[in-house]
Amino acid sequence: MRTTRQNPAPDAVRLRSVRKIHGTGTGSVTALDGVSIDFPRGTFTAVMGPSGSGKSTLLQCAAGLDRPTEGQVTLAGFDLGRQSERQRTVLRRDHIGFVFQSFNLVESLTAAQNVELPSRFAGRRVRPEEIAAALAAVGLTRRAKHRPSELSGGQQQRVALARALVTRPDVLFADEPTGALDTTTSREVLQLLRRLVDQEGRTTLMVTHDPVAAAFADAVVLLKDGRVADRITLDRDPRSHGRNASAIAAHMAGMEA
Ligand SMILES: Nc1ncnc2c1ncn2[C@@H]1O[C@H](COP(=O)(O)OP(=O)(O)OP(=O)(O)O)[C@@H](O)[C@H]1O
Repeated sequence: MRTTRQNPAPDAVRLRSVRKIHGTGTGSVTALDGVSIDFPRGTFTAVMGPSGSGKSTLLQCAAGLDRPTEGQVTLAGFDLGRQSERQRTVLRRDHIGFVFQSFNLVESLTAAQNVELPSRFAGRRVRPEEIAAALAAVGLTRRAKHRPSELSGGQQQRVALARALVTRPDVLFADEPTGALDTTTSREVLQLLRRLVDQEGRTTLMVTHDPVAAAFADAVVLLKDGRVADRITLDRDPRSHGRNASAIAAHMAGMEA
């Protein structure tokens, strides 16, 4: 099945007046309350905010994994509200990659088989050289035949990243990708995400609680009570990393005060 792009926009992801209400009646929760925001192609954006501010909901709606209650989401030029369920499935398969805090690897399969699995399920053939290229991009060529139990946490997350990237998606969504990793391993994964943006132009949206992780991005979007409270553009000079992290931490502290 093919889907038609309505709008070859410069933004990889665009949200307009997006509201998301979880549940109904007295138990309902407004997770997103009129969010309008653009994520330009080839940029790395960190989404931050206090617990419950709507970060994961934003990512889920932006990736077409959840439907907003109101408003418009455009992903890679497709207006998601105009897509049938089947078209959205194809769009997710062909245009997005997702990594989570938990690596979600199948223990009985090798790294290469884990990279191949979702495409196989989705009925999309990936060639062995594409799998090899995805593993090479995350520095795991020599671990292709290893099973998850034979890999470190950082290596397992890199397999998950290779799995998300094997289809060369327009947008990579990462929800707390370093949440289960130690400081050194986190840094390796974040440097890898940064390199994928710089060298391959991979648009990346990452939810994180960690100002040091967010400092790897080009911009930080701060959510509060389901609204965009602030957007900070970061100086990409590597010498500014520590200063960026401190500035982000100060913004977060200000929001939570
Ligand atoms: N499926 C759901 N049903 C009901 N309420 C939900 C659901 N998912 C999220 N919520 C609520 O929506 C609000 C936003 O949740 P969300 O998970 O997007 O926040 P978050 O900023 O990612 O939080 P955290 O940092 O704690 O992971 C919260 O109040 C949450 O309890």
